Amino acid sequence: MTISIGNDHAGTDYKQAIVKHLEAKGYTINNYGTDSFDSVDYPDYAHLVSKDVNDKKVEFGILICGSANGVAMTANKYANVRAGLCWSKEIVSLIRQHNNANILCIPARFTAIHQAVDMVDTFLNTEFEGGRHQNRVNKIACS
Ligand SMILES: O=C(CO)[C@H](O)[C@H](O)[C@H](O)COP(=O)(O)O
Repeated sequence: MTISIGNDHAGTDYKQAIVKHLEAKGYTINNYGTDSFDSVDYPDYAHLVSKDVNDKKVEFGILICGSANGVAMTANKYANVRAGLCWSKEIVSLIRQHNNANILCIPARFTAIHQAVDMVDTFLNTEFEGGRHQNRVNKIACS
């Protein structure tokens, strides 16, 4: 499976740890994020990941910035994207089970790297429950 990932300067080390972890598990990574700690603008990276998910080039994306709000706001502009901002594995389970989220947004300045890696595993290994949640997901889109 291929995963698209993007980050700003606040998430560089988090992204690198996640990429290393996922590549060791056999995932292919589209790494659109910066690999520097020099200041950059998070939308430039969030758009690249969101376009891949929106165009169904990949099933899942991961975005990382300081609070994860900026990348989540950018990603959720796309009609086929459901991006969830998460700070625990429990919340990650819920964005998959209930919201069928396809982009995980991680706040690097409010989580530890090992927590971020655990959240990624939960995100990629939790199924959407469908049923009553499908009806609600269908109502998210604006016409
Ligand atoms: O914009 C953000 C969330 O809305 C991200 O957290 C950025 O990483 C953050 O704003 C970057 O801040 P900095 O002071 O420019 O490092």
